[in-house]
Amino acid sequence: MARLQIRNLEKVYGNAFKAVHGISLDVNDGEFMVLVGPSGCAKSTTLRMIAGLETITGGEVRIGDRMVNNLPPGQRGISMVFQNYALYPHMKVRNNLAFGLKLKRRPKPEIEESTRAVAGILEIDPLLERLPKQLSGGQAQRVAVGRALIKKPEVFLFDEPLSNLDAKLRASMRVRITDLHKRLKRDGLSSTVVYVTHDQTEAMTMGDRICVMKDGHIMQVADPVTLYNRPENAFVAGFIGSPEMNLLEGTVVADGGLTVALAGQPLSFGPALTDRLKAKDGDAVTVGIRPQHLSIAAQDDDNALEGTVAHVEFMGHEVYLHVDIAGMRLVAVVPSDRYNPADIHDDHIRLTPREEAVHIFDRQTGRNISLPPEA
Ligand SMILES: Nc1ncnc2c1ncn2[C@@H]1O[C@H](COP(=O)(O)OP(=O)(O)OP(=O)(O)O)[C@@H](O)[C@H]1O
Repeated sequence: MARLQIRNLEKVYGNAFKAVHGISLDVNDGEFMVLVGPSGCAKSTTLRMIAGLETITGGEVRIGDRMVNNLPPGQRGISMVFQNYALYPHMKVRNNLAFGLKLKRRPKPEIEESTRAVAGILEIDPLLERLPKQLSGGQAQRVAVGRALIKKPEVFLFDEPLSNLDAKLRASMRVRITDLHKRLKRDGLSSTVVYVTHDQTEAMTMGDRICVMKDGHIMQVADPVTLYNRPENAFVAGFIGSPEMNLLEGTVVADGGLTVALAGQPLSFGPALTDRLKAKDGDAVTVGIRPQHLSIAAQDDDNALEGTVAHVEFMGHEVYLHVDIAGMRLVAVVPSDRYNPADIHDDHIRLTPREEAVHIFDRQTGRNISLPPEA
């Protein structure tokens, strides 16, 4: 078990391209930390610098109480699970699992016992005599995890380990890996994890905490509930949550209360928003409303956004309404049992946001200027 500390970490590729801009991050002993962000945000580069597979241009990586910048991967106390599993194709599963311990010249009985234990934990005992090409994607993934686990690393590194699996298998592997993490932690075994993914669902469902990255910078580090409810900027707000948060351009009109002009339509807010908003008359803002926080307005509610329904997606227990409002497209998620197509006349719809859940961002900096003080 070990804590991982990253201090002012930088990566410059070639002579000029700065991929990682001096990031700092602490991963606590036993914590499951997810690095998430869109393609190219440098999450793999960061992970590979931790692993020792990429040179560090500046800053420090510490594992436990050791600075590991100049140590080769094999001496850092890490194990890595790769996207393509990287199993040795000519070796049976048993030997793939045991390989790391054989390299370390561990005694044969210890290798056999560890192989049996790891195969048991991952339920791959019946596969031990097979070659990798005789495994399904999910089975191969479990062998890859087993191969990392058997080395009893101080820190596990995962690089998009589920991206080659279909959606159903991905969902079950998410649960398997988080269960395994909890079990190892409960048994006092190594369980500090850094897990890279571009998939916000994976991040939200697996991470104790999540580090959201963009263009080689950290945008926010927080637990899933905080990230969802208190995004510090428009990027995090738009990246976390499904369907994506609606981000609409508006202008503040301070008229005693607060009105935000959205594409020419005034939407008024009361104290549930104004009490926490730091903005003044004329400020250019981005209004963030999650699709789940929009509902079809009551007939007598005149504080609503009016638009036309461009597209309806029936998802089972929910309906996604894609609505055009004066050139802006937004999505509203309505529970199926509260959706009646007869309420929509000539594709015309009126939507009202849940005020307590609306976020306002400074349009220039993207900063959330509507966060209430922390409790
Ligand atoms: N060997 C390299 N030489 C030059 N530039 C590189 C190299 N490897 C990565 N980059 C650049 O560094 C940036 C970060 O890449 P990286 O692969 O870390 O991103 P990522 O967030 O992991 O993306 P993805 O999800 O697509 O794997 C990108 O702009 C990429 O083009």
